[in-house]
Amino acid sequence: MNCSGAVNDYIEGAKGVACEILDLVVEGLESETSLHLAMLRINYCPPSMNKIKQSTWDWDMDPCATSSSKLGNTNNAIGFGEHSDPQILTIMRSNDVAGLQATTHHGIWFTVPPDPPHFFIMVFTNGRFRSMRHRVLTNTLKARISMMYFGAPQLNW
Ligand SMILES: O=C(O)CCC(=O)C(=O)O
Ligand SMILES: [Fe+2]
Repeated sequence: MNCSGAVNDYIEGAKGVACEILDLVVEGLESETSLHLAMLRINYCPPSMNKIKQSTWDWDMDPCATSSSKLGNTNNAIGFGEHSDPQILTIMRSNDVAGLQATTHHGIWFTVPPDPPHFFIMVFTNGRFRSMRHRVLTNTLKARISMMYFGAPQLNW
């Protein structure tokens, strides 16, 4: 299969998952909408030799960081700054390089361990579920590659 065929297959699969999740969300909110817009983005976060620590993350104190995910995650440079995704739903898949962190509503950061065969899904709806802030710290040895499928409902929802 060529690259565009593989990407299209991936988009179709992600769309199916996104529609099922969105159906469950709107059922819970007693509202109605469907997936209207979607975007696939591939992020490449190159290894960084930046010596300036841009965050004070202590990988040794991180209960979610495995020994392999700590490898090379020492400089704490920011690869992708803190933000919330604007769409309602994100389906993420990455290679095995750690770096993604999310914060609880109390401002406590935690690492999302990289798990290549699995997907990490974030669902947001204004007000009812609060959108999760997240960021990516760079690795000094390896590039982090992630594939993000963003799904949005109709704008007037
Ligand atoms: O690379 C990641 O794991 C996260 C990237 C991200 O948050 C985004 O593309 O919105
Ligand atoms: Fe994001």
